Amino acid sequence: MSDTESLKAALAPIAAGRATVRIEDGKASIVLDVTGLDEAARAEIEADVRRVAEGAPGVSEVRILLTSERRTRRLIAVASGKGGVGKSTIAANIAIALARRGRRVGLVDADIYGPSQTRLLAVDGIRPEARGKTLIPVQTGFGVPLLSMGGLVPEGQAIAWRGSMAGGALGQMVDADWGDAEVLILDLPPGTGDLQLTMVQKHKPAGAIIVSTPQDLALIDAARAIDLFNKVSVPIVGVIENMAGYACPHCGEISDPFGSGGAEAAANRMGLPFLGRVPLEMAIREASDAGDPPAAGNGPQAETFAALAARLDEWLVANGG
Ligand SMILES: Nc1ncnc2c1ncn2[C@@H]1O[C@H](COP(=O)(O)OP(=O)(O)OP(=O)(O)O)[C@@H](O)[C@H]1O
Repeated sequence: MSDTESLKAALAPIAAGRATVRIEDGKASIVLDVTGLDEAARAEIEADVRRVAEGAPGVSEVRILLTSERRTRRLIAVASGKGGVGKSTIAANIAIALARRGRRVGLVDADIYGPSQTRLLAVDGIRPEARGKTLIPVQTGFGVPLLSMGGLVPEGQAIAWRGSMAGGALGQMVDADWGDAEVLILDLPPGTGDLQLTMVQKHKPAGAIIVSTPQDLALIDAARAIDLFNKVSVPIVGVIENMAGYACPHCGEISDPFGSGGAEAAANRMGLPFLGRVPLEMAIREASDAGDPPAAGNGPQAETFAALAARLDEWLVANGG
């Protein structure tokens, strides 16, 4: 076996399919494909390869070149025309349900007015670490790493974070070390003001999901949110109707204190896809408050979010894979 062949064989257990090896005059040149690995994993595989190569027969010098295919990571914005319609709840649960389908998903909480994702995903109080200027998302127990304004801004000061500061923080979160995440779900601040417009213009999501309750007022606001995305040519993935019908915790019967179907009718009128509805359910609020997202469980709520994630997945496939 040549020196090159024996080095290849020695590297196989740690870098199979990733390393291209050449040895000339005792110099080993190794090209290492680190596509899909985060920075820590890249450093680890490089160190392992170097250690093995330096101990290989016929090798006096080792050069390693890291390469990686550029990944296109898509942002999906979750927006609402006004606050309190359940946008953050939907964003968290759809991210988890999408990850359960095998997609690699990250979650960015850009809601400076009420960052709630750290509570929803049970990582309250855990601040993200940084490597130089690069933030490292916080791992959650639900397969979805998270970066939140809530983790960056001391509690109570969020409201002072307006305009450019919030814009800068969002840029840092979007450009963080997301490893192999292919989709980032972006929980936008509620409303349709300059802040939202600037965020959307700057980061140009691949698509937007609009969350609305069935009430008329919320629907008018939802139409404004749709306008905002139209203005910057961001396609609407679809509309989700939240708090549609009240599911009785005792008998499961669904009644419609605020009406139901309004968002679907409005989506149809505007020629937009309707992704589905989530009932107003005590179990959703209780589980969310407890940091136990319903999409991660096995109950009927998990099925509701799985169906929404399936629609989003179809859209992702139809729009680039
Ligand atoms: N389908 C639902 N059934 C029951 N409670 C819900 C449902 N959706 C959301 N909630 C509850 O409503 C409240 C508001 O939800 P959430 O924080 O997700 O709204 P939001 O639109 O993101 O609000 P904000 O404007 O503060 O960002 C929370 O207490 C949440 O648990």
